[in-house]
Amino acid sequence: MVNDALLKDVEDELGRGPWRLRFANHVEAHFEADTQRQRSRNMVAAGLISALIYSLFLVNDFSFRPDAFTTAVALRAGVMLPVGLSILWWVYRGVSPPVREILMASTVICATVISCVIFASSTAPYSYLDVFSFGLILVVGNIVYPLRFGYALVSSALSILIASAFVVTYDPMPTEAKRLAIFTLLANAVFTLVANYRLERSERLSYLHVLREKLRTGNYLKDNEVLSQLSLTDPLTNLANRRQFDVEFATRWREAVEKNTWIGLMVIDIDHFKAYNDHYGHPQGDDCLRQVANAMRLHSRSADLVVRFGGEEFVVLMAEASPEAAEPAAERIRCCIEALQIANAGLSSGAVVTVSVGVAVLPPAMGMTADDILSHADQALYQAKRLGRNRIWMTNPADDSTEDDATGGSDSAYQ
Ligand SMILES: Nc1nc2c(ncn2[C@@H]2O[C@H](COP(=O)(O)OP(=O)(O)OP(=O)(O)O)[C@@H](O)[C@H]2O)c(=O)[nH]1
Repeated sequence: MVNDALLKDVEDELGRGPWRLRFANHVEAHFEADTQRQRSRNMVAAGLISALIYSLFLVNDFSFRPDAFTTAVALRAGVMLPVGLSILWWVYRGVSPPVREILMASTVICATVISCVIFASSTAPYSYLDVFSFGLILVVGNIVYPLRFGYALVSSALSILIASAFVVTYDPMPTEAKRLAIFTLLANAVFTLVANYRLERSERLSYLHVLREKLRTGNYLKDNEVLSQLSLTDPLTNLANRRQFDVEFATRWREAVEKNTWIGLMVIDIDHFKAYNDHYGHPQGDDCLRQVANAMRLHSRSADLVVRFGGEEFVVLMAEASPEAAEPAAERIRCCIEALQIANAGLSSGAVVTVSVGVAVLPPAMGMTADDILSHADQALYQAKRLGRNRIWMTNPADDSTEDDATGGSDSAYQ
């Protein structure tokens, strides 16, 4: 449901005008949440490289304006570096998206101010040439970081204003050079802002496409899961159906062979259900099946698989079931159905719905096939029916002296 709403929002965003950057709030929040961590890391890496190069400009300062070298060292290494590194550390630790952009944009403005102060504090003949390198600061902010477009626009505009103010008031610089420097800076800002806009637009578009595919795939997988769950469930009782039994039985049989543990199977059949159906009608018969199924589910171990095998026949597949454990489990099921006290007036007045249970347990390692245990449980059920119903009959195929184990099937003990 949530994903469906998001998918619709994403498709709406993809249908909007190609010039738009910011998404609607819901999608924008997802975009930031999904990209924030990586974006902060990328910006910090770009910031570290830029800080290194900015500091290396000291070589330049030393070579052509030694009169301002001390100021340059103090400002580049004593101010810009610690301020810049502190901001990068802050961003790396994690801040909200607007704070991240403001902090990173402030490094652009700070670098511009410091570069301006250094060049203006020198009277060396070529100091003003440095102004032509200021465009690199905009390249860092708009392309190397790159800032989000709005922040790039503001930081570029402020940087140009600051640099222009220094250039215009710097007397040693010829007017022609001043004009050219400001024009170069403006052109640089325009080019890098166009590139910045394109970068952000394509990042956002790619994000939308990837998110849409993820959401579609997620829905597809969810639908498949629901379908496969439906194909394994009996719709009337919500118990496992025969198909699920076949899959689960094969797995548990293999596990039992590997671990050399016992496996147990109960086949449970409602007694005189035809009489019930004929008397009360099919819909009430369905209701009775649901009550019986529910009681069996409640009185089975969570590790056991309760299955509606078909009609009024059920199966309980017991993992690691020794004869000692299977007998009381089967008796518990028989008792709980009788305890429901569902009248079966179709049989006789005062009669209630009961079940007969055939139980087979064996260690799979003894060389039988998986189908053998099923047919042994069926034979045990037949025996329970033959002996009067509402009872359990237990067979232990491992005991080859007798086909059926009379201990488990004695009428008096298990009726
Ligand atoms: N209401 C309902 N009845 C079902 C369903 N599936 C099977 N039955 C009925 O279950 C009854 C099974 O009857 P029989 O196989 O003769 O067995 P029985 O009457 O229970 O007798 P015993 O098993 O020998 O005790 C039939 O009347 C079927 O119509 C079902 O999904 N819903």
